[in-house]
Amino acid sequence: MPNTGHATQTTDLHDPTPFGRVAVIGGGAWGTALALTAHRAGRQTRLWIREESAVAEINSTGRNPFLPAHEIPRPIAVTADLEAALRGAELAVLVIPSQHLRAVAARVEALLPPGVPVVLCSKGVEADSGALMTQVVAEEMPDRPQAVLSGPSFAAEVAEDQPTAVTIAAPAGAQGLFGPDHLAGRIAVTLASETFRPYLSDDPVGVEVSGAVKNVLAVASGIIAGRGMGSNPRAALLARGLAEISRLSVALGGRAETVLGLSGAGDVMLTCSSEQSRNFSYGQALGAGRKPDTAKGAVVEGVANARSVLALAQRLGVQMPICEAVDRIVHRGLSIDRAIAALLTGPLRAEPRALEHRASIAHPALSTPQAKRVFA
Ligand SMILES: NC(=O)C1=CN([C@@H]2O[C@H](COP(=O)(O)OP(=O)(O)OC[C@H]3O[C@@H](n4cnc5c(N)ncnc54)[C@H](O)[C@@H]3O)[C@@H](O)[C@H]2O)C=CC1
Ligand SMILES: O=C(CO)COP(=O)(O)O
Repeated sequence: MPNTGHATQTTDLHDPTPFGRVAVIGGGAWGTALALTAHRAGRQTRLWIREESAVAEINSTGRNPFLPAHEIPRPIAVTADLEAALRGAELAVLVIPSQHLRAVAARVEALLPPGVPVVLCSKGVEADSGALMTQVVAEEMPDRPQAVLSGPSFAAEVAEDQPTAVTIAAPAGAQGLFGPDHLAGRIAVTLASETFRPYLSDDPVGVEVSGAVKNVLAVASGIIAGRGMGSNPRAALLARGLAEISRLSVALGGRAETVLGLSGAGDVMLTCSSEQSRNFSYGQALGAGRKPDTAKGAVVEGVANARSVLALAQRLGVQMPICEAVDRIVHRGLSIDRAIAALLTGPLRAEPRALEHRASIAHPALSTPQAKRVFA
C-alpha cells in the first residue's frame, strides 16, 4: 500500500500495559464495585474504606454495609489505613463523594509516589470553588497524571457482573487516543473483562461534566415521575437536559459530541429512568410530597450539585434552566408546580442544530419578531 502520509485512525488499542497493583480509595458502593472489577480483571487490589466499622464488618461477614448484597472475595485487601492501602500501588482509583474529594486527594498526595496516576470516579462539581474533579485533583496533586471514569454503571449491577460499559477519558498521549502511552488505554486494559467494557475518550471535561450534571437531571426526572406526570414531559426533560450538559461542556472546553456517549446520553438514560438511582428516588419522593429517605449515609450527588453546577453555569453565562429549577426546589423552597410552570413558559428557543445553521436558514417566518427572539 502506498504511504499517503496520513495517520491511520485504528479502533484497536496498541497493547497498552495494564497496571498490576490497584488501590481503590473510597469504599462506598461504587468503590467496592470497582475493587471487585479490578480483582476480576486479575489485578492485585486493595480497598480503602474510611469507616473502621465497615472494615470490621467486612472482616467478620465478608460484606460491606455500603453494598451489602455482594460478598468481597478474600484476596481484596480491605483497610481503613490509607498508607497501607496505597503501598506499592501502580494506579489509585479515587471514588470519593465530590464534596469530600479535595480533602482525601491531599492525603493521598502525601503518600503516593510522584508519577503514579489516579483515575477519578466521583460525579460532581465542588461547591464554592465550582471546580471540576479534575481541577480539584490538579490543585491538590500537582503534575500527577489523571483520567476520568464515568458512564452508566449502577454499583450493584457491576458487583453482580451485569455487562457494563463506561468511558475512560484522559488527554491523548503523543501517539494519539489508541497509542500505548495513553493513560486511558492503560486503565481500560487494567479493568476490562468480559462483563466490564471501557471505551476511550480524550475529552475528560465533557465526560466529567456529563457525570456531574446527569445527577441533577435524575433528581428532576424523579420529581416528574413522583408527580405522576407522563412520558412526554420526561422525554422533553431528558433531551433538554442533554442540551444543558452540552452547553456547559463546551463552555468549559469540552466537546459537544461527548454528550452522545456513555457518560452523557448513556448515564442520563440509566439514572433518569430507574428507581435504582438514588438521585431519581430522591426526586421521586419530593415529587410525591414525601420526605426523601437518605438513610445509611448513601450520597445523593444531585442535591449538592444542583447548587454547584448552577453556580458554575451562571459564572460562565451558560443557561441551565432544568438545573436551576432543581436548585430552586431543593435549596430555595420553590414549589414544584411553580418550578415546572417556569420551565414551560420560558422564552421559546432553538435546538442546537438550528442555532448552528441559523445563518443559512432563509425561511420568511424567521424574520417575525417571535423568531428573532428564538434565534437571538
Ligand atoms: N453508587 C453508584 O452506583 C455509583 C456512584 N458513583 C459516584 O461515586 C461516588 C461515591 O459514591 P458511592 O460509592 O456510591 O458512595 P456511597 O453512597 O455508597 O457511600 C458514601 C461514601 O461517602 C464516603 N464519605 C462520607 N463522608 C465522607 C467524608 N467526609 N470524607 C470522605 N468520604 C466520605 C463514605 O466513606 C462512603 O464511601 C459519588 O460521586 C457517586 O456519584 C459513580 C457511579 C456509580
Ligand atoms: O451514577 C450512577 C450510575 O451511573 C449512580 O447513580 P445514583 O447515584 O443516582 O444511584
